[in-house]
Amino acid sequence: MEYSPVCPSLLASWSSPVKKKLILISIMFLVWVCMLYSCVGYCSTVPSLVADTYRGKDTGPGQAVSRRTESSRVDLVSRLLAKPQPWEDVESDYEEASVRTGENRDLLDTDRDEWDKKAPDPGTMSSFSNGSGSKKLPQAIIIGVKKGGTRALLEFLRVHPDIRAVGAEPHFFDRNYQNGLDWYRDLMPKTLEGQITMEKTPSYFVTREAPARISAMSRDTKVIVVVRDPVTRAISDYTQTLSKKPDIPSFESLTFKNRTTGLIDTSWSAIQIGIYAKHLDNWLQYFPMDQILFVSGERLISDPAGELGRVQDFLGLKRIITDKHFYFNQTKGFPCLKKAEGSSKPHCLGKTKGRTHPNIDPEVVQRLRDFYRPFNMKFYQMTGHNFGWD
Ligand SMILES: Nc1ncnc2c1ncn2[C@@H]1O[C@H](COP(=O)(O)OS(=O)(=O)O)[C@@H](OP(=O)(O)O)[C@H]1O
Repeated sequence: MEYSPVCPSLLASWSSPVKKKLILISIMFLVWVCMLYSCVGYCSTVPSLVADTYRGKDTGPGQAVSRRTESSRVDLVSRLLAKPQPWEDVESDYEEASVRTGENRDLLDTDRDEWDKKAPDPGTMSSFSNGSGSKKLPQAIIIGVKKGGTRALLEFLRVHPDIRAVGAEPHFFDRNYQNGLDWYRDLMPKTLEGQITMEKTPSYFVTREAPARISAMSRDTKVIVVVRDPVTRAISDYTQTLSKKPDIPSFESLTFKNRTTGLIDTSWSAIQIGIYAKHLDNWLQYFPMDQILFVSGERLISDPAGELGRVQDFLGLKRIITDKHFYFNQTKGFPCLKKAEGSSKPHCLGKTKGRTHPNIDPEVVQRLRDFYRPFNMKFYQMTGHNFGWD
């Protein structure tokens, strides 16, 4: 390259404007960096401010507001950080501990859902495995009933920013109790103060040892039972088994010990689970009525927001889950969420929820109605609520 003698002078002549330009560019760059920085900060605070304003409307003391504010902020952060979780479509396939012994005829129902086939893995069980906070033992548990609508209730509740729940069923108080409370705690998602940890295992309701064990963990535990007409519940239970084992005997033949005498086989778990009054009696030895909430499985379908309102009240939470969160999916034939937890897309429960039931001989259905009637009456009396099954 040739050096021209004019170059140094040229350089000298535009060196000061270049310097100025450089300084100007540096300043602009700095300003841009500052703007970007503050924008990120602003953006991260905007949603929580919105949440604060919304929640601030009728949350009580300032402390509660700030705790909720903190939890909603963490919620937003964890939602951003968390890997979206698949919509859980798991169901309970188990032999109920309390009906396992003796003349148990529930050997047909031996298969397990996907979650249950593998040992619970804390990393995959929690609704959010990342984020701050700490793992706590559940303060509220959905204890039953199998096929009552427990999955729908838990998935709907998970929409609430102050609820964190395990996706799979831990089966701690029936099958895994020997693993100890630390094992159980480790399955839980992290929560901040003010957030409620939850799990659902529908077999607890019929497990004789479960109330004593849950009470030993904490006497303050709130328990929720989703109940459904015991006759349709039994048919639903049978339908589930049938879907896995198409060769099982008919519902009609399993229902009776002796079809001619019409004696109902109460050792069949599909029948026994529906004797709600008997199972509730066991829970009342350890928990006062005001610590047990009964959710109607039927109303959970016809008016999900109404039932969710009751549950939120029971848990001492603001009614955040409302009508606006649901839509009725004509194809599914059930209410679905407009947006599931950690997702912006509408979500219905999967194909194992809301199966078509086989046609059952109406006479057998009537016989079962007659069988359950006195137990249902007792249950209405105990709960102070007529569920309208008769
Ligand atoms: N929104 C919505 N979508 C789909 N299904 C719904 C819903 N709400 C309640 N249900 C009823 O839930 C029944 C299954 O109950 P569980 O979730 O408790 O079953 S399980 O015990 O966990 O296997 C399931 O029973 P079946 O209809 O017999 O399949 C449903 O009737």
